[in-house]
Amino acid sequence: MPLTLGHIVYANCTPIFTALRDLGHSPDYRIVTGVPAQLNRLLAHGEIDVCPSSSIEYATHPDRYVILPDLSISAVGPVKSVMLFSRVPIEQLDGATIAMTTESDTSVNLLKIILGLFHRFTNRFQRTDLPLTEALEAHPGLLLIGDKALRGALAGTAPHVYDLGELWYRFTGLPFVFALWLVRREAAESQRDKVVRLGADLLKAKRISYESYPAIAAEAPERNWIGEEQLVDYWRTISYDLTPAHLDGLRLFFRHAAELGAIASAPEIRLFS
Ligand SMILES: C=C(O[C@@H]1C=C(C(=O)O)C=C[C@H]1O)C(=O)O
Repeated sequence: MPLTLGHIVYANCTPIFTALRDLGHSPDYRIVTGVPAQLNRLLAHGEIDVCPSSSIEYATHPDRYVILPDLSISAVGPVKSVMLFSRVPIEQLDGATIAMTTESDTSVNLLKIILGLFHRFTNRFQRTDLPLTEALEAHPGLLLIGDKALRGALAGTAPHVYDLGELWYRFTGLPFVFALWLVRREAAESQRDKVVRLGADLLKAKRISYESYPAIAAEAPERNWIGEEQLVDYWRTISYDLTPAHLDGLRLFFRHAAELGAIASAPEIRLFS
């Protein structure tokens, strides 16, 4: 039985999944695509085994998962694809109702931490699937992630645009871990050899992709709307590592999320080994 992998359908996942495919071990994996919030649900319900999942999903169900080491989707400063679009400067958003994408589980909590704890604002939040222009007619601010955030920033239609990776870094001086590679604990036990092999394949794929961004961009579908150079630039902005500094940032995020009541408590970080 092959392991079932979740594949986030965003440009940030293209390098590692392209390199993984090129390793030629595809028969070992069955791939299910979706946006992060959908894939988090599938993982929580045992319908997929491994997934680059919203980091908050680990803290929501820490007893269900282990984390593949040295892998993440993070930013050390700007991220370019987790963006607050606003009609007014951020300082004027106190008291406002802010719209947020339905695709995210982590970044919605990051936004609440930045506004509620760092700026000490009081806001209401409302999920929406409205496109950027319509959402900003109904609400003063909108959070988008992934390709929709990249496209929104490129379009340049919102008067004020804030990069949440950059804001987190400005307030904390730490990396922000948006996604962790989570393995269902049950799969980690019952299909241990395959998970070991996958972990090794992903580290190899990460190393290869770091050295091959221009070649990967030349065949990536996203080049049609963002351009090859900007795609490479975006990938170089993202950090796919999970260093001790990343783990410090992750622990601080979990502590703040617990402070806001988004999770019961900040869990211990358990890596697969
Ligand atoms: C950097 C990003 O990180 C993402 C943000 C996620 C979230 O907010 O839940 C989940 C997975 C990542 O793909 C992005 O989507 O642009």
